[in-house]
Order: sequence, then structure tokens, then C-alpha cells
Amino acid sequence: MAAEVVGLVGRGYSICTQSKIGFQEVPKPAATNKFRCCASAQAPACSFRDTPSGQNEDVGWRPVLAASSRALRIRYFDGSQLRRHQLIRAPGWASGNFHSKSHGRRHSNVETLTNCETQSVEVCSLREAPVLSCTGDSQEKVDLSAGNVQPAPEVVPGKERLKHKYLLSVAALPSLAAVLYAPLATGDIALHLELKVPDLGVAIFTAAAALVWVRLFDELARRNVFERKLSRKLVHISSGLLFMLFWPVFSANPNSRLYAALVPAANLVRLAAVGTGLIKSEDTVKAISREGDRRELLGGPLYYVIVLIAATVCFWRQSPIGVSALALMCAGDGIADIVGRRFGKGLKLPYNKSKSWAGSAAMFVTGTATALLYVTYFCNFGFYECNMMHTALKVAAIALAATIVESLPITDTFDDNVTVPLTCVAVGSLLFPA
Ligand SMILES: Nc1ccn([C@@H]2O[C@H](COP(=O)(O)OP(=O)(O)OP(=O)(O)O)[C@@H](O)[C@H]2O)c(=O)n1
Ligand SMILES: C/C(=C\CO)CCC[C@H](C)CCC[C@H](C)CCCC(C)C
Repeated sequence: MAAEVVGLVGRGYSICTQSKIGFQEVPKPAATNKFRCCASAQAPACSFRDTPSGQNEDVGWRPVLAASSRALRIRYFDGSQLRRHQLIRAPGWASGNFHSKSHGRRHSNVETLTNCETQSVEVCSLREAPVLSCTGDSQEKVDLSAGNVQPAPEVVPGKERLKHKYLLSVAALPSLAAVLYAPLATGDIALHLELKVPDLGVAIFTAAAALVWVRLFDELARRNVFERKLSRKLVHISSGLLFMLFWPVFSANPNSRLYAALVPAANLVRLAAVGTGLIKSEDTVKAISREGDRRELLGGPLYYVIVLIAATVCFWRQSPIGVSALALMCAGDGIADIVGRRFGKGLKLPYNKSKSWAGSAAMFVTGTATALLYVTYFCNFGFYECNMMHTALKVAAIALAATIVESLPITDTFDDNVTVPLTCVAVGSLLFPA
């Protein structure tokens, strides 16, 4: 099992594991960004790259040699681009040029701190303290046992804040859906019959709402409100679900679906433009990528909007199949990730150690509930008839199939944003024949 060496840094901190080094970003750094380097005696795999001050030459990754190495890598920026990585190690800490794009401050130049006897280092923002420093006074000894993870006490309040935000945002989404759903689901407000707004107008309005939504997450990402992975998942969960809420506003004209599809189509173009580098948008990349690489937008997010387009054009609001597929892809798959990461550390699936029972159970329950909510929503508008008991069973069967497929160890080859909706369509077509 990989022993974790965890260092918590202010802006841009790192997690080293025995086998790889990954990054996570601190969502909202404290005014003074402290971190403590925690080490594992078994962390020889953490490596570092020498990046001498002022030079860009890549001298390659080198292993940290000593078994007692305390390794911590800082990710830092030069301008808006991630340029170099720097490892901090002890004894003889090396510190890096640490630049926070979001705060527009460039931190001090590379320093090498020697003869530092403690295993802690503080990173302060430029305003508070211009250099990385090694402090000897307030530090506790770090236990070097393998796999030991010791978050710095200073970081705990920040973590707590994050936890609250995390829970609040997860709770906010169903609440928002419930508030919108309650009046609309009565069926009295048949917007598509009453409003008589041209479909193009509705599409433009929805596209504007989508833009506001996407920009909101860009802004939140810019301010580091959410951790990158959480931000991505919140966009993933909310976008498709909110989009479907707008469907009843379109007219009864069979072509209205094409106007509706213009909304994800516009987002497809934007994603492609940002993903290929045609348009530069660091904040969009930050809001919806896993690792901060713009090319990631050409994977999962692009498939996601393609599925939105396909479900809109092929199924629209006339069938529970497309609705279920989107509910499972957005809510089900999204919640599986959030719950799985949070509560799924212990009980992994026997056939896929990177997924958990907690994640899959959450996907099944949330996916079924969300799909049913939306099916009822469209039923109440009179888009199709449904016997709720039968429909509930069929939707649960679709959700079960999608959950099983999502849990399979095929994620490296096939994206969940493709496999989950395809499974829903396959099973749904059997259960809800035209
Ligand atoms: N049934 C599931 C699904 C997901 N997870 C957790 O969620 C993480 C992400 O899963 P997944 O969405 O499959 O990963 P990616 O494909 O990397 O992420 P994305 O969907 O954002 O592309 C997993 O590592 C696991 O911790 C889980 O525990 N159980
Ligand atoms: C991060 C995503 C998937 C990774 O699994 C989702 C990317 C979503 C797109 C950036 C934005 C899609 C917007 C929708 C087409 C419309 C939303 C409409 C609404 C009114 C908010």
C-alpha cells in the first residue's frame, strides 16, 4: 500500500504518495499560509526537479535519496502559467518561487535553507513575509513512521471551513431543485403553453443563464472557493440538471428541441475553443479540470455536453429515458464521486479498488431519486403519461444498471459521461418501449 506523505501548503499544496506525486489546491488559504511538512520514512519515491533561480532549464526529476527524506513539493506559477515545480525537502530545505495567480502576487525567489532542524516550514504571503522561512520555535516533531499523515494544526480551521462549504454546497443543490420543483410540478403552471415566447428567445435566455452559471464557477475558482475537484463535480452535477428545468419553457413545436440543443452546443464550442487553446480562460480550466490542464476539457466535459445535446435532440422531454440518463450522469455519477471520496476510503468494491460501496450506493440512491423527480416534473407538465409505481421500478432498474457500469474498472478506457448515459438508454429502451 502506498504510504502517504502529506504536506499542507498555503496556496497550491502537494500530496506525495509513495508511488506518485499529485497536487491539490488549498481552496482558500489563510492569511498566512502555513504548512508543515510531514514525512514518511518510506517516501523515497518523492522526487524533485532542480530549478535554479531565474533559469528555466529542466535538469530532470531526481529521487530523494535518503530514506528519512522529508519531501514536499510546491507548485508555483510564473505569470499565469504553471512553469516549474519545486520540491521542498529537509534537511536543507529548498524553497521556491511561489506565485499565486489569483492574488496577483509573486513570491520570493528561490532560497535554500540549510541547517534547519525542524521539519516545518512556513509559507507566508508576500505581504506578510517575503521569504519562505524555516521556523524552529513552534514546531512539533513529525512522526516519521510509514504512512503517517500529519496535517498541520494551523490548517485545521481552514479545513473545517472547507468542510462546511462542501456540505452547504451539496445541500444547496437539492434545495434549489426542490424550490424550483415545488411550484412547477403542480402542473398548473404549464409554461410551455402559456408563455408563447419564441423558442429562439427561450434558447437565448437559457444560454445566458448557462453563461452566468459557468462564469459563476469560473469566478469561484478564481477565488479558490472550492477545491478543484469539488468545483468540477458541482458544475457536473448542476449544469445538466438546471438545463432540464428549462425544458418546459420551450414551445410544443417538435423543433423546439433543436433550439434547446443550441445551449449545450454553444458550450461545446466554448469548451473546444478553451480546450484547444484557441481562447484563453484560466478560470474555466481551473473550474472544470482535474489537474489544471486545458486539454482535459476535451475529455469528460466535452462528452458531457455532447450527451446533453444527444439527449435533448433524441429524447427531449417526451420520454423518461433521456431524463433518466441525464439524471444518472449528472446527479448519480457526480454524487458517487463526492460521497466516495469522502466516505468510501474503507470499503472498496471487490472488483474495483478505486471505487467504493459508499460511492456506488450514493449513485444509485441519488440517481434514482433525481431521475424520479425529473420524470414526475415532466409528467406533471403532461409531456407523457406515467404510472408512478411502475415508473419508479423501471427508473430504479435503469439506475442500478448505470451504477453497476459506473463501478466497473473501465474508467481508464471509457469515460463515465459516456458509459452511464449509454447504459441508461440501452436499459431504458427495453423498459420504456416507444
Ligand atoms: N462508485 C464510486 C465512484 C467514485 N468513487 C470515488 O470517486 C473518485 C472518482 O471517481 P471517478 O468519477 O470514476 O473518477 P474520474 O473518472 O477520475 O473522475 P471524473 O468523473 O471527474 O472524470 C474515485 O477515485 C473514488 O474515490 C467511489 O468511491 N465510488
Ligand atoms: C465539468 C463537467 C463535466 C465533467 O464530468 C461539466 C461541464 C459543463 C459545461 C462547462 C457547461 C454546460 C452548460 C450546460 C450546457 C447548460 C447549463 C444551463 C443552465 C441553465 C445552467
